[in-house]
Amino acid sequence: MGTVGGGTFNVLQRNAAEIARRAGRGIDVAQIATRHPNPACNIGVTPTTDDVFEVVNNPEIDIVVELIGGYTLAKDVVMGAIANGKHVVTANKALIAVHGNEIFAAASEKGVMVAFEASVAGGIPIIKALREGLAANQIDWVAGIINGTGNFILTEMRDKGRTFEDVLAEAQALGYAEADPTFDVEGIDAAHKLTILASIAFGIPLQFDKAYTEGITKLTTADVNYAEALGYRIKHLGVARRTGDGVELRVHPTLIPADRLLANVNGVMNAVMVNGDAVGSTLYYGAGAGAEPTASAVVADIIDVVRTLTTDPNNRVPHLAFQADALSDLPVLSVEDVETAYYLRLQAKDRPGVLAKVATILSERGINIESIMQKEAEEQDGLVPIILLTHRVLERDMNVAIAALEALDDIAGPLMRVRVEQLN
Ligand SMILES: NC(=O)c1ccc[n+]([C@@H]2O[C@H](COP(=O)([O-])OP(=O)(O)OC[C@H]3O[C@@H](n4cnc5c(N)ncnc54)[C@H](O)[C@@H]3O)[C@@H](O)[C@H]2O)c1
Ligand SMILES: N[C@@H](CCO)C(=O)O
Ligand code: NA
Repeated sequence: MGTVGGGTFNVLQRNAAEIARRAGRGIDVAQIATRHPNPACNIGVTPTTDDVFEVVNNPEIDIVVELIGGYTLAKDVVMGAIANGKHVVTANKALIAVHGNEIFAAASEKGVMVAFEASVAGGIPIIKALREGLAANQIDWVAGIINGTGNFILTEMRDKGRTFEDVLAEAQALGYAEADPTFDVEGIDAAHKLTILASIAFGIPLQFDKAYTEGITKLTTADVNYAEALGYRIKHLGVARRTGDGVELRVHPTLIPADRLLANVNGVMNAVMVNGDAVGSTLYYGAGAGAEPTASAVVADIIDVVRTLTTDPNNRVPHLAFQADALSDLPVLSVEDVETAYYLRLQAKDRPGVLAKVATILSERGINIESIMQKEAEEQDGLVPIILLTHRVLERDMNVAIAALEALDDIAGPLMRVRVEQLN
């Protein structure tokens, strides 16, 4: 009965009649495991317990809805429910991304469903779109803003000049952030979600440990403003792309041309772009976090499960869209094998000839410069910010160039790099 649990209870009550007309029967909340009452809910006479395993073992319950979070207790609840032959609905992307292969195998063995629409992009029905609506396609890439807290922080920094810490505190108060908000700002939550999207898009096992994960904590207001001056916005993006060699799986801040739809997704809103060979580019947009937007996805999953209660388990939509025995071993690529354009920000000492040295280091490594911006020396430290946009280059080659640039006497401190995506 936390943020999402409370929202789920309220939506089930408020829309009970419509839900019953859709599901073909009424859906009752038989029992709630809760440690604290949720002031936003009037649970009336619904039985409660402080022992989650009472719910897991309650013979009257068909569907266990796990909205606790985390990998430990939540895993015991989900595996226990499956072992008892109950269907599971969860919003827990951490659990699915890390233990999903094991959970789905157990569920298939028992002939039960595990539904997890709320785990990715909150209320946006992206899993349904990928798994069912786009089932005809070879998916080429998926790119999305899939952490509401991070997008809220970047938007408020850009629009109102607010500080990172100030906006994060507000996101926590609004119930958007994870129990441990470093999951949001260090990109772990987005990597969990991207792992799930990639498996469904490409038919590969869940491989969270292979995802490249970078958060938004190193970005400065200056970077946000320089990107703006260059005609770009900085967004925290998850990208999963099929190449000739395998699958790119990466989460990082990204410069996107300011006129792209994804560049204009603001606040707690999420958006996922999916490119399929038949359909072309499609875009899914909506609230990525919050009590009722997330509950919308949880309740839709409950309805889906209710509708399939009577169907042959072998004819249900597979958990990862592809049949479990037909997953592919397409490798997840190292981030060093990824090719993108780059935004680089260097702090140069105010001496003549620095720009020429920088350009030489890049050109010696075959890295072409798209544009250069040199600012006035900063008052406090006398350092001159140099901002570069490069053409596309392999990450492994860019790493070598960056090491050479950082070794220059004329360059102070580490260099800032942000990958650039055109998203055409
Ligand atoms: N908040 C969102 O916008 C959002 C969106 C999508 C997915 N999610 C996911 O949904 C899940 C829940 O997130 P939340 O934001 O509602 O968190 P929350 O902290 O508001 O709620 C979790 C609840 O679990 C309860 N709980 C913990 N241990 C328990 C136990 N032993 N018995 C009974 N209750 C127990 C806590 O008291 C709390 O009320 C997480 O997996 C989260 O990642 C959240
Ligand atoms: N903490 C997550 C919740 C939704 O999954 C976010 O901010 O996107
Ligand atoms: Na969703």
